[in-house]
Amino acid sequence: MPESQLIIGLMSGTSLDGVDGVLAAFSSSDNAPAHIDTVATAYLPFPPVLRKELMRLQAPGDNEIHREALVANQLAELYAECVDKLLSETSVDPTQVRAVGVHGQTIRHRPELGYTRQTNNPALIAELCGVDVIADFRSRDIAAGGQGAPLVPAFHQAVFGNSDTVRVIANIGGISNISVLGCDGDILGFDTGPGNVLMDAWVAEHRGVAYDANGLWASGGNVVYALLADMQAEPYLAVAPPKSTGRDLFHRAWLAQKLAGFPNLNAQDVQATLATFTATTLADAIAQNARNALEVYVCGGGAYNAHLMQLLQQALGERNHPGLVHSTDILGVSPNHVEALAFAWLAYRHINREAGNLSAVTGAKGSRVLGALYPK
Ligand SMILES: Nc1ncnc2c1ncn2[C@@H]1O[C@H](COP(=O)(O)OP(=O)(O)OP(=O)(O)O)[C@@H](O)[C@H]1O
Ligand SMILES: CC(=O)N[C@H]1[C@@H]2OC[C@@H](O2)[C@@H](O)[C@@H]1O[C@H](C)C(=O)O
Repeated sequence: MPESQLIIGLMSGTSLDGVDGVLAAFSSSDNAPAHIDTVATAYLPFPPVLRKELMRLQAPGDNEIHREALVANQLAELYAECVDKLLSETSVDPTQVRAVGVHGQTIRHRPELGYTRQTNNPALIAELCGVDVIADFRSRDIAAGGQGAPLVPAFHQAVFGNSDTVRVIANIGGISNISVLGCDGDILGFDTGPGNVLMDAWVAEHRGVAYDANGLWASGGNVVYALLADMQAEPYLAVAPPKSTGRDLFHRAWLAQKLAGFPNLNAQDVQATLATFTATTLADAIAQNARNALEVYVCGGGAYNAHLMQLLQQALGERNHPGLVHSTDILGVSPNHVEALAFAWLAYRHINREAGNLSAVTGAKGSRVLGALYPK
């Protein structure tokens, strides 16, 4: 009889939209890789005041330590609420949950300086929920000389890997990252550049909405090719992996700098250009690193942007790449749940004292058990 463990994964990513949670059952027998079942999912949007404060903390400002500590407590309360929701909807008692794996909220990511910060208060989550909490998954990889990101490629391999065909998993969240899963178990992965972060900022400014639903606004604009070329000249894009990025680089001021050379542009045309920028950076990364991948599976919120998915397919075609673009839905995991499930999986690895990083991806000196435990 395989032994089953219930683990919760919580992710709040660079889009700063809210918290995704999954309650997952991990069963394993005879040293076989764990089988994972999603038992329940939950999503809690950030209250506007919290989102605003998190946004403020993305850049240097006054009294940051104090503000960060207060935000960490508010976040922990929201994470605990997400745990409660998952448990009450499934009538599961906290004593039945082996652990909560929680990413926290990235407010700085500077691996080149030896640090990354995911603000959080895991001690408070443990106190509020009465469950073991595992947090701070990135620091150990950075301590070992790695980028601390992306961490999901090992999880992608565990759930989406296939020995018959090379697969690409492309996450389009705030930032985009790819995992190239070879048939022989070889894995490559890195952050390709912005996902939705710049498009979200621009549409919020000009249309007052959180995101361009289905890419409808972008699809009605005209791409400004000279602006696109300036964006594509961003040095990060030409850096060889291992590499990772975030709002530290791709922020509103980055966009302002690119736009400075193009006064009086139509706002909708800028949105069209940003959508094409996201699609082409992903397509370039796939064409250069996964030449023979026939299958490209997209997860993250960008998978719900039909226009962006179409642009990605088109950009692959323009690069003579054979890949067909699908959503991870057809592999049985909803695009919205992949990252939260990954943090449940990373917690499972921690519990079993198994490595969570892939040094071939992050550039760390070796495999490391990731995360810190806050016992209940
Ligand atoms: N229907 C939709 N149409 C267009 N865009 C959408 C749609 N649904 C979600 N999105 C986009 O997806 C984003 C959220 O994606 P997701 O939750 O994957 O990001 P994240 O987890 O914060 O990011 P990261 O992977 O960088 O940590 C939204 O901000 C929005 O831009
Ligand atoms: C520092 C940080 O929070 N990085 C995130 C971000 O969001 C997407 C991309 O950039 C990825 O590198 C990473 O998240 C996923 C979960 C990862 O580590 O694989």
